[in-house]
Amino acid sequence: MSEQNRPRSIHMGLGAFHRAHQAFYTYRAEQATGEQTGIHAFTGRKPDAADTLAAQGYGYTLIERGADGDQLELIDTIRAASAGSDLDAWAGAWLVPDLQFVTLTITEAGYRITDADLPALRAEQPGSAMSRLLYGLQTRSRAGLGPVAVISCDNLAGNGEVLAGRVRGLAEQWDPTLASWIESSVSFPSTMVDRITPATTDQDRELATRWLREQGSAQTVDNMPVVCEPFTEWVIAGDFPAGRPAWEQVGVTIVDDVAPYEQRKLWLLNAGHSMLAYYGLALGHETIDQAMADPRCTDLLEALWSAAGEVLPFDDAEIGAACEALRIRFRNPRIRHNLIQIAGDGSQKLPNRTLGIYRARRAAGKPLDPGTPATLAGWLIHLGTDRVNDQGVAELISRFAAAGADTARSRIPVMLDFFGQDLVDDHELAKAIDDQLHALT
Ligand SMILES: NC(=O)c1ccc[n+]([C@@H]2O[C@H](COP(=O)([O-])OP(=O)(O)OC[C@H]3O[C@@H](n4cnc5c(N)ncnc54)[C@H](O)[C@@H]3O)[C@@H](O)[C@H]2O)c1
Ligand SMILES: O=P(O)(O)OC[C@@H](O)[C@@H](O)[C@H](O)[C@H](O)CO
Repeated sequence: MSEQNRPRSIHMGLGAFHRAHQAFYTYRAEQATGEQTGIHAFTGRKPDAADTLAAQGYGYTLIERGADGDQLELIDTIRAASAGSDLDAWAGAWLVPDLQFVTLTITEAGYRITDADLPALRAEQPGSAMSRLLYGLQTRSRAGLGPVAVISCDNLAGNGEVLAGRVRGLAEQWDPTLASWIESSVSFPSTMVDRITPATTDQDRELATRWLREQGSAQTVDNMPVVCEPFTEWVIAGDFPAGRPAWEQVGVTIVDDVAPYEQRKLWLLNAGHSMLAYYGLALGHETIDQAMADPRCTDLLEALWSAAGEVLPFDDAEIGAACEALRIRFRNPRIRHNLIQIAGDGSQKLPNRTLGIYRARRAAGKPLDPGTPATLAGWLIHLGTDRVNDQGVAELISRFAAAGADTARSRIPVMLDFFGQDLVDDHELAKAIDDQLHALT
């Protein structure tokens, strides 16, 4: 690749969502303005996605799956892909002089900092997402290159502030010179990101490959298409000291404060998803649309939404419109969104979602909402299965063992203590979880 065509953005976490969302918007902006941005995408943990995408020349098909049919489109804005562990490629991407921004979709768990991070940075062998990010920033700072924006696109409350806090904290411990460069040269915009993007299946790969061949495309195989719903939203607040694509021309909303949008999405969509995932799995369902056909799930979902609506900073009409859109989105029978995918990393997600609603209601003196005990009961049942995929749950599991708590019901007080003293003190909540477990098991 010539010096001129080197991607002016980096992405960490080459999963499905990045390809359906940020890469899609950047592609649209390139089409709208003719200005080339390009993305150098890095995998988070395994090299596979980079190898697969490189083998097919980086293009991939976006399959927009509506209730009535599919719209397919070849997206070509990713121009390089590398394994996250490839530190030479990583450093090289940060040395592009006109680099504008770095996006992240590394899941909630990717933001954790452990005792291993500082020694790894001192040895210049970063392994975690946060330490790699610091290493990249250090590379750019030492080269005397210009400022950059680093944008979290994960479903975290206050994702920009959380990311800034982690990066600044680690930089101060590692290298104060880097910390002051970050202070002057790096911005951390906050975002609300929304587009339901389930995991890709073999049928999707076959569909995309068939479609490419029918189109007479130069690319004849697609092992990395991505499926998503037609609905998409991106709300951003913050500075871009090195510029950015003209995203506002292609549907992105730029605001001063993203917090209300983010809270609305986390509490209506994501808390709803978590409830449907844990409660739905406990009832034997496998996908969101199956759970949406079960009144035991939808009654709880409606109760959760009205409880959240009472503590969200939007009027009834706006809450009503968001919930109506979600009813339609969740019922899309052609999006097979597996509950088990959504059930991952509950230890990291529940505090901002379900417990965010719960705490806001308690602080406002409002009664316990039925969604909280239902979600927590479903989660306890899930933790007793062999389907748990949670990068932050080890501590809770060892607390269960230390307490000799080996049934879902005996684990209630240990779980409440894990999430905070305010939950331990709430006897009504413990009883409601126990009642739910009684009903579910
Ligand atoms: N899929 C969606 O519908 C959707 C919608 C909105 C936001 N998101 C956000 O995007 C994230 C990723 O979703 P996806 O659909 O791409 O999932 P995915 O499973 O396709 O990809 C997950 C990505 O995160 C990386 N990752 C996981 N744990 C990591 C860690 N500890 N350190 C570094 N990287 C790590 C993986 O390597 C992979 O690249 C979600 O967790 C969420 O925060 C997803
Ligand atoms: O990956 P998570 O846990 O952040 O959330 C799982 C789903 O709720 C989520 O991926 C939604 O599909 C998404 O947030 C829609 O925009």
